[in-house]
Amino acid sequence: MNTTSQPVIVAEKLDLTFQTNDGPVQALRDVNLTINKGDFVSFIGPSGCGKTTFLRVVAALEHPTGGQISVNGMTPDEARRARAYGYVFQAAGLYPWRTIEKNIMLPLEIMGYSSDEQAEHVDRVLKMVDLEGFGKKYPWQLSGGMQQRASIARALAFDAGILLMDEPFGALDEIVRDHLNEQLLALWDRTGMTVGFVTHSIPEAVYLSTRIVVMSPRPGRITDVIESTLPRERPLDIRDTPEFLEIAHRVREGLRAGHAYDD
Ligand SMILES: Nc1ncnc2c1ncn2[C@@H]1O[C@H](COP(=O)(O)OP(=O)(O)OP(=O)(O)O)[C@@H](O)[C@H]1O
Repeated sequence: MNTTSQPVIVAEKLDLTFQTNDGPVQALRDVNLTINKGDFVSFIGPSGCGKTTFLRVVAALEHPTGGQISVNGMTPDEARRARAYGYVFQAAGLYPWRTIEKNIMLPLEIMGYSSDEQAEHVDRVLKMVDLEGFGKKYPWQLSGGMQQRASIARALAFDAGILLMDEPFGALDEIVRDHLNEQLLALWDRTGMTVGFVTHSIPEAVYLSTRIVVMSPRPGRITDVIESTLPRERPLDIRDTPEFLEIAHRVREGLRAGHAYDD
């Protein structure tokens, strides 16, 4: 195990209740979680269990109604200003009227990077996601998987150490998804980034993660945190090994237990 763990995201007794017309909705209750530098943490659970809300709290897009959260030792708002993380949404969200490189440049333009710096960053991140040579294309000229890689490149463009990904591959077919999972893992391994990843897929969570956070709804809470025993090097066929299936089984049990608890 990592003996020099450095906490990057620390949530303590985190609560978030939305006030809605139908009354309060407790999206997160008593969430305690520490994500260390270099961790790949997946959040899995049924619809409405607060996975997206948790990522949005980390990204200062929502504010907790109770408890504490820090990101790189700062409040989420400070971390946002310090550009501590990139965020990848479920849909690639690329502007259709901008080329891929212009899409990637957008946050850099806003942050006042010089054109040389912008070009340098774009070249580097396009290489990282295997899209060299596609910078001048428009999003519609790329496949769904390539578009999602371009949106990952955009999230990586300003060298944030944390990547928050909300079901980035949910809309893609299985073969493309497998390929992107492999590429993402290689990227994580090369860069030492810290990743928070929301998914509905048990195999995806087990394949990618160093830790899997199982959540259950009404109110959204953590029901299990599973440390992966898989090696860092993970060919796709690791998914057929007994060790992999064992972890997947535990995730499934955790999801089931969370449901039973609610009924
Ligand atoms: N802005 C909001 N206002 C009111 N309720 C909200 C808001 N955002 C989320 N919720 C509610 O909070 C709960 C958690 O939602 P959240 O989107 O985090 O779940 P999720 O686990 O990501 O679900 P999914 O897998 O469907 O994306 C749900 O009951 C949702 O309806």
